Amino acid sequence: MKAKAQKPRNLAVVHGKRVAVLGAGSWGTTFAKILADGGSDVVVWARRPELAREIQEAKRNSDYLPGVNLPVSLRATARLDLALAGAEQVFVSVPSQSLRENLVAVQPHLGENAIVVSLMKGVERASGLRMSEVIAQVLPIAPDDIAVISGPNLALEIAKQQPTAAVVSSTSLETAQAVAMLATNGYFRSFVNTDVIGTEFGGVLKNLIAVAIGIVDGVGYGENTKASIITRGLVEMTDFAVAYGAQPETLSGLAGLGDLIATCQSPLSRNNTAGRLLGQGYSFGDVVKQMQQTTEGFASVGPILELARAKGVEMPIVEQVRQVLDGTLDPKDIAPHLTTDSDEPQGERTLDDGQAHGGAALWGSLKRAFHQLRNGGRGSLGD
Ligand SMILES: NC(=O)C1=CN([C@@H]2O[C@H](COP(=O)(O)OP(=O)(O)OC[C@H]3O[C@@H](n4cnc5c(N)ncnc54)[C@H](OP(=O)(O)O)[C@@H]3O)[C@@H](O)[C@H]2O)C=CC1
Ligand SMILES: O=C(CO)COP(=O)(O)O
Repeated sequence: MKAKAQKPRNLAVVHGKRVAVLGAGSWGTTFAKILADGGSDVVVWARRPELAREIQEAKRNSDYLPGVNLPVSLRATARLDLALAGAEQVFVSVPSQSLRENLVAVQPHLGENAIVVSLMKGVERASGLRMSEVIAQVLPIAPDDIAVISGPNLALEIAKQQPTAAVVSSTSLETAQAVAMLATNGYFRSFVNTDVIGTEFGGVLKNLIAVAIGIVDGVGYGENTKASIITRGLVEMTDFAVAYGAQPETLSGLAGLGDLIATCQSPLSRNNTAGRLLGQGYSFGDVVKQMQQTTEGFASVGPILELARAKGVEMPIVEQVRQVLDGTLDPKDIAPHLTTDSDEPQGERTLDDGQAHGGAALWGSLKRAFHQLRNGGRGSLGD
């Protein structure tokens, strides 16, 4: 029988909403493209005028996305006031440690009803706060007007329009849906939830596990070691996030497991790459000098371990990453210490043994996915 021709699936709707993207690095620029390809009227803010000019005039960002043609409709400026004028949604993609100072500059130009969306995957070193918490502290906006986006989103792949998905999260489902409507096009699908804590911590924590994977890769260990670290890493991520109020199923979704897989597998990941250099014997200082782009995991290790201690959560893998960064653990010793310091044999705690509360949720997600498949993939944003 002849296969039925598939209709091209293009979710892009031309709605022309005016939005701003702050930060013109690899993710800010890629996200601006996602939004423009979804039909929004996008202005990117780049702090360097020459980069703003290149994006505006040549529709290129050769520093961060070599070889990628940006949408003709995309505009760019080095003036924050112009980028923010009339913007209904403001997407922020600067390094996490610079968010606070940037928000102070944003505040006088922010529209009254604007939604602010964090695209970042770090915590503030000095305070241990998540990016949405820093936004809530600095800007005079209601928590319901803040959203975060996270998922398996390696910028360069998406800039080449390779299909992927992400989660948009806000304490207000309506806000998450409003953002997801704009952040959806023919190659990028946004799902929604209201678990801001889980969505945000998923993105932060997978970076730390990706550094660990890079380290063992650099040492020369193989797939067993990496699979052990990824699996144990997901348990650490879930324990930590749940202790801070996350829903465990968020960690088994796109913003947790999905992003963990993408980041741990890909040489495009900066955290993974930085870890690999450490595993090859470079010192932390040398690696920092070599990395030309933001490596969020490095700044998050300290605050995450402090937060873990405050809730009595064990994070042996993240602890060992810190020791390698400090130079107190030989990278080749990172693998054998996958559980605890105890000499006693430990029972394996997995996500379905009820202790991390993730099993039922994972089973629920699988059932929902199966149901969706049986129904021809029908479903709405957020199902
Ligand atoms: N790249 C990716 O695949 C993804 C990244 N993310 C997250 O996005 C966030 C941004 O990362 P990404 O775009 O990759 O980083 P990049 O290193 O690619 O770009 C950083 C951007 O921030 C700018 N910048 C640096 N310091 C400051 C500062 N003090 N004030 C204002 N702007 C500054 C840089 O400007 P300049 O060029 O002038 O230095 C550049 O535009 C991170 O939290 C990351 O975890 C999330 C998903 C995917
Ligand atoms: O968050 C990312 C992919 O989802 C990008 O990871 P890196 O910051 O390690 O490059």
